[in-house]
Amino acid sequence: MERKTLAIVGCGKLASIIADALNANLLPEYQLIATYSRSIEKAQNIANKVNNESQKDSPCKACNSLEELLASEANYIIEAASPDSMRTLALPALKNGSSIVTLSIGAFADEEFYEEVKRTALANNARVHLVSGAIGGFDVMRTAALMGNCTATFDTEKGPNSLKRYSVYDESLQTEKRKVFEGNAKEAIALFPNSVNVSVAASLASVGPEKMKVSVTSTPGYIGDNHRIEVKNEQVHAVIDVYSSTAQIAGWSVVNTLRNIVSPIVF
Ligand SMILES: NC(=O)C1=CN([C@@H]2O[C@H](COP(=O)(O)OP(=O)(O)OC[C@H]3O[C@@H](n4cnc5c(N)ncnc54)[C@H](O)[C@@H]3O)[C@@H](O)[C@H]2O)C=CC1
Ligand SMILES: O=C([O-])CC(=O)C(=O)O
Repeated sequence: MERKTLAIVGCGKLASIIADALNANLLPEYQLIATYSRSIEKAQNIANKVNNESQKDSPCKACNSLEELLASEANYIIEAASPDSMRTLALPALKNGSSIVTLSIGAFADEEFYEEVKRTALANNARVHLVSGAIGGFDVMRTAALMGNCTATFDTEKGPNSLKRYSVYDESLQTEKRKVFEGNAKEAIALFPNSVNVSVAASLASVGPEKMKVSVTSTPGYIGDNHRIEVKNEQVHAVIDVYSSTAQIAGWSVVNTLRNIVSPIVF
């Protein structure tokens, strides 16, 4: 069997789940050929994971630059880095004919960029797969939106420590429950660039980034994330409520998407 080739950009916690899945033979139709991250050590770590186990005979290369990774012309590039990195790699990857499986869907809050990505993918016979990540239910969101007159809200609850790197943080959040953000999905991803990709993903599946009403609530001592999405039209009221104690579900959703891509039965 000719295996499909994979490359990973962003070699952190979620990339590691994908390498483990390759080693566990959950992705037998794929071979990892290239990795790239801000530091070569991290790219090497992920390459070593598979080179020491499932890919002893077909080693993966740790790349020193994004250009080197793109030159590998992998069938699928998995983006597990950041919305900024997705912005940098999407168009050149698609022009090379590589499809993309992305976690940093927040990059698509920029409508112009989203449209350019769509055009480029079509022109190069490539596709962009938005993974369900830490949420799910894209099917019901898209269906309810198709029916017309749809509204949607996205409410997230997090612990204060996960907000420490953002401007909304202050020490009082350690003892006081507070709504730290209310706005639309475009504003949310601008404020929390690595933490609310899911709100942009849900908005693209329903009402769009400007119409998706988003709130972020900080709760003292809260472990993990709870994302509650409500989509309504005249006939439908759908609630998708996903709690996860870690972000690992997002890495597993990439594995699930890759399995779907090659499956005779597609969910
Ligand atoms: N859609 C979803 O449900 C979720 C999406 N995410 C996205 O996935 C990304 C990765 O998550 P984790 O693995 O937990 O983060 P992580 O911080 O463990 O790993 C990210 C790695 O990518 C590298 N990186 C960042 N920007 C880069 C760039 N421009 N070029 C090359 N390498 C770069 C970092 O140095 C780091 O090694 C997050 O930043 C976020 O954007 C994360 C969780 C859920
Ligand atoms: O892990 C989560 O709950 C969501 C997240 O970081 C993101 O959407 O970027």
